[in-house]
Amino acid sequence: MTDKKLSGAGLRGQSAGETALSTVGKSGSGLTYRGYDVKDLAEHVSFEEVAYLILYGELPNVAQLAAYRKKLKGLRGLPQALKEVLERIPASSHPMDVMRTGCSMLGNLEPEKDFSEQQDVADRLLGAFPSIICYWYRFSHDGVRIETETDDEQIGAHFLHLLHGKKPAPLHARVMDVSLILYAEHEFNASTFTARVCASTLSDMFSCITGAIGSLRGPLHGGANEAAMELIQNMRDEEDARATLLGKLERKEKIMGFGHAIYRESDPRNAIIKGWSEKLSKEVGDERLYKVSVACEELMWQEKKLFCNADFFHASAYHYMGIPTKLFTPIFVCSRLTGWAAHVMEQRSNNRIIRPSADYVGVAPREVPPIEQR
Ligand SMILES: CC(=O)SCCNC(=O)CCNC(=O)[C@H](O)C(C)(C)COP(=O)(O)OP(=O)(O)OC[C@H]1O[C@@H](n2cnc3c(N)ncnc32)[C@H](O)[C@@H]1OP(=O)(O)O
Ligand SMILES: O=C([O-])CC(=O)C(=O)O
Repeated sequence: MTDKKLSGAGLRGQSAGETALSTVGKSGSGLTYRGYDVKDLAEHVSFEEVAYLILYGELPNVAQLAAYRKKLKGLRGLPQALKEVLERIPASSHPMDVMRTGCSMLGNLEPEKDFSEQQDVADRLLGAFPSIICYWYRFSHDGVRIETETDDEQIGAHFLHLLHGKKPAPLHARVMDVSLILYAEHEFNASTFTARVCASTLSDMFSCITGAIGSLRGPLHGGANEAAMELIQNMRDEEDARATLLGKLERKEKIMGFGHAIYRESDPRNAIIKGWSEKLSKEVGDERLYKVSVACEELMWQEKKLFCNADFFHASAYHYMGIPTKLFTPIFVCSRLTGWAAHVMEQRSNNRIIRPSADYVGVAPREVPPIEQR
């Protein structure tokens, strides 16, 4: 058995730079974007307002919001060459790989020529990401070439419209909007840090975002919402949920959607999405997934003092809206793009290449032996 070094491992607890974008886990308020509590934002504003806040520094006024929505709506179309690439990606691909390729391909077709274009590139990606994932999904799974430009004002509703081929119910549009707000920004998490490391070499925005997508894909980070769905989908009832989790804990398996690198007692995003999941369960008239999720939450706290992170109740909420499980993490991408891009801009504004040191634990210096003596 190896002794796993926890103290200092994963850079935990060490400051790796400064940010004015968000605070995570500070006492008093669990999560703020540019000083605003995420709970207030999720209750009172739309995702486009949050995106504007994160990318441009302040909440927009009425005229600025109208102009911003108009701009984003005008950026939903995809170039023909990108559609052709998406059509060649098999249905069996993981949608996060599609996002990564789609982002990278767009960077070939519409490169960021210099940093003065950075805000426009971020807005272009905000407009294009739902189109990229839904164009591929609908082509590869349903054999249709969808029109990616809808007249929906909001990105969440637009995503559901593209996916299901019809305008979403108001409740679903609202939940998607809240979900995008909750996922928008989270300080120096793994994917954002990836984007900042890439930005620190003075690379282009598309490379930074493509790298971040790769980091978000893993089940220890954004991929946990899909893994949580796989966990709960076969749980018959609360008793089955408890028995399943006890077995997993006994076998020392990780339970996806629980725990956090920074929060110690709760993730403030959980209560919000949990509330919406409950509303959706009642609307759909099928409370099983919601109830087994609550049973998991209670058992994990009782047994391990582990709480649900943002991903756990997103699983049931997305499922209730008819979203296929493999599209869960790409939705996270459509939102977190705002945080990633703002961090890239912040890194660029006060840059030094990110290049930490390592403690060497390998063999002592030695002579290169001739090949016949090896
Ligand atoms: C939006 C997001 O990205 S939120 C995070 C999404 N990820 C997940 O839900 C995956 C499941 N959770 C985890 O793997 C972890 O809690 C992480 C990756 C989120 C944080 O990791 P760390 O900072 O190393 O966690 P922390 O120091 O609090 O916990 C250490 C120990 O607690 C236990 N632990 C933490 N989370 C869990 C869990 N979900 N299930 C079971 N045990 C856990 C483990 O014993 C872990 O030790 P190990 O790394 O040797 O297995
Ligand atoms: O902060 C983290 O480590 C992970 C997380 O919750 C997020 O990125 O939203």
